[in-house]
Amino acid sequence: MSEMNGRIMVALDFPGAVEADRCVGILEGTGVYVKIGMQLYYAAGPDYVRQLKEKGYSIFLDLKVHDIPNTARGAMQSIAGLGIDMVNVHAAGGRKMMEAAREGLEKGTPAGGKRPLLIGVTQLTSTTREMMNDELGIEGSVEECVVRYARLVQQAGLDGVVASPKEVPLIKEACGASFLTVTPGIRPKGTDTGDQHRITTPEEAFKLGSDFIVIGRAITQAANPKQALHDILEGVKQYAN
Ligand SMILES: O=c1ccn([C@@H]2O[C@H](COP(=O)(O)O)[C@@H](O)[C@H]2O)c(=O)[nH]1
Repeated sequence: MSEMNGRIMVALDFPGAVEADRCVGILEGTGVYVKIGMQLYYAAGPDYVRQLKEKGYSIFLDLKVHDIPNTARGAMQSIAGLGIDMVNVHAAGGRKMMEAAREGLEKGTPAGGKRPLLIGVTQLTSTTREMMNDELGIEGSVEECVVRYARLVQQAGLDGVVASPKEVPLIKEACGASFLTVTPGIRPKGTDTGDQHRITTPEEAFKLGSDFIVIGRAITQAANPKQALHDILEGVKQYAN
């Protein structure tokens, strides 16, 4: 098994545990990370997270917390008790919210346990410059905004950011090589772009320096998900250290 497998996060975007379990069946023994987002978490809840943890999976709980500092702190304290490995907040919630989230995570981590990695979402990979400027009223390029948010995330003491792989070189330049980059918006050649805009292939993402890549539909909605996963794992092997 390549060490790269642990840097691939498969997004289990399913309506419930039964559907998710079918996919988990093909991940067994591959060493990939799993990502549980809002759709599955709101349907299957913390029990499903614990089940996957018991099966030995590393879990990124992608709930993108964005609230007042006190609520973000409490949410993270509860989440820490699930024993997950990574969780995130929206950087747009601001520095105080992110600091509170980190404090909550630290407080909720059982004594002697390891605090889950805390990651800040910069601009969603479905966002374009036009949307950002015209709808959200944020001026400048997406890259400028992503780097500004990444610096803020780092100042708040978080471990890294979610961004497009295209922005990884700029983030690493601004925040240093050890500041983590978790990158969705991954589309192997020939797969549908769907609602994503700032995309690369899995190979390009690692070439650009991504620490983790997040892949959902290119695997989960493929005609043959097992083969799709196999092809991706084979394609990125060359980036192992
Ligand atoms: O900016 C972001 C943040 C999170 N996501 C999540 O990643 C996966 C991507 O799924 P695909 O099917 O590969 O597009 C999905 O769960 C999103 O919620 C993101 O895409 N962009």
